[in-house]
Amino acid sequence: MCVFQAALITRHNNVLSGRDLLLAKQSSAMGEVDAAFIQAIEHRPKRAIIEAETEAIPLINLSLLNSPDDSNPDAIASLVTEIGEACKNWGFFQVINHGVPLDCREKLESASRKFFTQSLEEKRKVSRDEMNSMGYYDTEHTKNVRDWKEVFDFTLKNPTVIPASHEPDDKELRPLVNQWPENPPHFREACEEYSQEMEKLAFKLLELISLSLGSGLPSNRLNGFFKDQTSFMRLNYYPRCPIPHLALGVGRHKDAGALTVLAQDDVGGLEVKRKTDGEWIQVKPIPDAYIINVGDIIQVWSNDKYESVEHRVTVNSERERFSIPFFFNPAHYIMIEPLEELITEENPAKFKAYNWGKFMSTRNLSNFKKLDVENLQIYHFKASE
Ligand SMILES: O=C(O)CCC(=O)C(=O)O
Ligand SMILES: [Fe+2]
Repeated sequence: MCVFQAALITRHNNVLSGRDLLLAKQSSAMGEVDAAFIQAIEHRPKRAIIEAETEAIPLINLSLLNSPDDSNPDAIASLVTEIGEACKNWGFFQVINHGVPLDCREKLESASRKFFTQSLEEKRKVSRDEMNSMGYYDTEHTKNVRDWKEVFDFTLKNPTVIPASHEPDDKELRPLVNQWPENPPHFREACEEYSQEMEKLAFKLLELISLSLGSGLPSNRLNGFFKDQTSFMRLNYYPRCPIPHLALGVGRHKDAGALTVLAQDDVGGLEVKRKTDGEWIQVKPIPDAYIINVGDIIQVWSNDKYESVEHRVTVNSERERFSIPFFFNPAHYIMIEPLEELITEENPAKFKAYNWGKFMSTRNLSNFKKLDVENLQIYHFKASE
């Protein structure tokens, strides 16, 4: 049995006590709330530590990259060190002066709001399905619990080719095709313009991260993996929630791809698990900043020097929230494994190679609907297992 099949093992259902169910029903303004939204007790949101009360995730100024002085080696070296420290200690940081035009972001934020305020019937005209995972979706599950959110996904490259199935021996490929709604007008244009900007920023960050890994890696060491990239963007809409103490906008998870570039609005709700003590820290919204996090793939490439950190999203009963992540992912045929330049006798490879396309397909299977399966994770490929 290979790892992809082994990951599909039965796990316990999320069992709800009668009291939990009663609570869920009582606190719902609309009557019944689907029990699929209720988190197990240990995963329910408690009051997180607000960044203002503690050390914040690093805030990094990228103005150097957009100035004529970007060849100053000392300045570049200190930026690279700052990024490396952030990746190592937090797995998360925010960037300002990133070069993404604010009007481009605002255009998409406004289009996203207009799209999600439409009727369900209108939104479902571009619903995603089992064959094509791009489009609108309102029943995503994270670790088998339903998320309190609606999403709209589209790929950067249209079409994007991925494996037809998660079966290891099935070599067939299939295209993901973007579906564009008729309304609001200029929605597609706003999405495409913004995604071009995300790609530019993601490559800049990738190059800084490559330099930060040391061992003489050149800045473009990782670029080739993204030639036929499977990157995609997601518009997230978290409606007001009558049971914010029982549900989550997105349950705790790690991002499976290489790098995530996230725009959040001013509501707040993203929480990051602090590496030093496992506390949930709320990431403070900063106007026009982007939140960057290292995904599983960079963890593997870096041979555990950097870690893909768990995060989740809380919801609230007063304000709806919008966010826009860009998931920067390599081509489906790339085998993910620790970079050979980082491997020595003292630091042997901590992971076995795995195929990105098959990893993604196995994951999508369990995100698409509630299954009695455990999610495939990179630790399944740990060299010692
Ligand atoms: O909405 C957010 O702030 C984060 C969403 C997220 O973590 C994700 O979609 O992977
Ligand atoms: Fe995430």
